[in-house]
Amino acid sequence: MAISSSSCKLPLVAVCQVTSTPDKQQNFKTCAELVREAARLGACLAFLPEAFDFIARDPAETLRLSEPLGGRLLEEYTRLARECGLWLSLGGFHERGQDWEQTQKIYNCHVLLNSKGAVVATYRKTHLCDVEIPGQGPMCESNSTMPGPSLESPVSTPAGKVGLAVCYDMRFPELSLALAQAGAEILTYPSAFGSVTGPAHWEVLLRARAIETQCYVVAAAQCGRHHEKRASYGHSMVVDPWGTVVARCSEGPGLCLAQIDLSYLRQLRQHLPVFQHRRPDLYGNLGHPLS
Ligand SMILES: O=C(O)CNC(=O)[C@H](CS)NC(=O)CCC(=O)C(=O)O
Repeated sequence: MAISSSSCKLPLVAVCQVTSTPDKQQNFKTCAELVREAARLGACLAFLPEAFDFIARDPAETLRLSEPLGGRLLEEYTRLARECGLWLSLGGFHERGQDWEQTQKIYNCHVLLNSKGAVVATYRKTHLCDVEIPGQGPMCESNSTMPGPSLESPVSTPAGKVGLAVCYDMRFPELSLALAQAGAEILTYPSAFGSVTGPAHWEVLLRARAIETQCYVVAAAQCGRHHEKRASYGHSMVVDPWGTVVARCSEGPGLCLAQIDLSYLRQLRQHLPVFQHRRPDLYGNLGHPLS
């Protein structure tokens, strides 16, 4: 592979694609192998999909398998990040929050760990996927999950400023706009996308979010069959701020890598200054300040 001298210095990110099952230990093993491979290949930040911890058969099992942020599974990931010396986007952890005792419901929590394994940010999915798509089986995330209360300010990482979201959130451009206006350079949508909406919407939505925010978009996805009742679309990818798909995973579990070029991003934003052309006088400031 030819790498020019200037691109050698660009940070490399890894996008991991897995098929989670209800077996948490096995899922951890699979994810850990991919993260170690990402580190060997020189990535500074690895992205895992929504439900990297497990995909259960029903809401009761989801609740039973869930853990608090201070639980054993996150401890294992802390050690993994430290051992590999890279940052980890854990794209959707089934989290027993502070209010677990009262609500008996969880949060779909995107956790960002630094290379020392410390939790630097959490974002709890704000748009829950309660939909009935013919041919896909009903999804009612709110059976087990509470919506998060707020957006999270973009976080500085070795690859750029990362704005956190989860899966179904990608259908709400207001959120991506808010994160971009708050300084995001990389938007990330860890996902477990359905097999009917996937072929129709997945790539279009991700590329649209990249083009309109002029951010890199990183989407780590679940793929394949999780159990008798559920399968996911896969097609993990990285899109650059021009809308080009610069990396994609193949069909099964695995990873793909992309360089993040922030000087390209800045140049593009200068050439095509859409953020300066917005007309909040006509439609309001849709990207509300985060806090
Ligand atoms: O269930 C879990 O354990 C983890 N959560 C998910 O898989 C969520 C809720 S069911 N999936 C989605 O949001 C798919 C969205 C989608 O497919 C679309 O927007 O078309």
